[in-house]
Amino acid sequence: MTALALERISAAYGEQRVLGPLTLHVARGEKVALVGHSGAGKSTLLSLLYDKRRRDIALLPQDLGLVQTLSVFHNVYMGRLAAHSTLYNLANLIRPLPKEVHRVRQVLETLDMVDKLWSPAGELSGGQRQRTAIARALNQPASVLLADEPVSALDGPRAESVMQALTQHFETSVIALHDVELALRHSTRIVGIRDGGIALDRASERLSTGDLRFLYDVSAPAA
Ligand SMILES: Nc1ncnc2c1ncn2[C@@H]1O[C@H](COP(=O)(O)OP(=O)(O)OP(=O)(O)O)[C@@H](O)[C@H]1O
Repeated sequence: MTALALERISAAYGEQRVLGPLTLHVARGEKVALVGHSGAGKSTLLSLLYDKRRRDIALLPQDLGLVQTLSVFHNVYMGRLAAHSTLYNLANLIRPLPKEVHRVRQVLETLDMVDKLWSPAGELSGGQRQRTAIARALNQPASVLLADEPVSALDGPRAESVMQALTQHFETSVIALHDVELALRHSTRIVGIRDGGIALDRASERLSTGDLRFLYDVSAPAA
């Protein structure tokens, strides 16, 4: 069954077309890694996927979208805003309910962030801010994850464990990654973007890092 679908979609900024027309279908259960050089159009493709179907999606954007003046608790809680009434959300903003604090604390435990529960997001390191946004996504009641470079600020072992947690937690995922080895290890399918289109679309188990090199060498002919 298809979880995400784009049919002959294009994207432009002003007069300049940066993507498409391209077609992409993602089946339920697939773990897709989007790869390609900087500026190839990975973030734009994620935006197109998000705009097409906003429900049941956890979005983890490259700029994280945290509210700097609010605590880690409040930022992570925001992942579930849509699941509650405005009154319930307001009450939690003013005086967090123990049940919600417990839930957020549990998510933060897996990311080794419990000690920052009440710290304002603006006072965190880059890696801690990224883990807060990851926790917010994990706290969201969604089966699909769209993520843009979700582990770029994390060290090697933590990047591995977070990638594992994200791909296990969400039934379906499309994750843009610069690190091709990480992409190959944590995906079932690689979609490579080049020259505004899909230049490669293959099962990860049938690829090695060498097969992806042409995506980054803009002087080389497309495969
Ligand atoms: N707001 C914008 N206005 C104008 N051009 C933009 C805008 N956002 C992106 N672009 C252009 O669109 C193209 C694709 O950008 P996009 O951010 O999707 O690439 P990317 O593959 O995600 O890059 P990166 O890996 O560096 O994040 C680039 O040429 C970029 O300059």
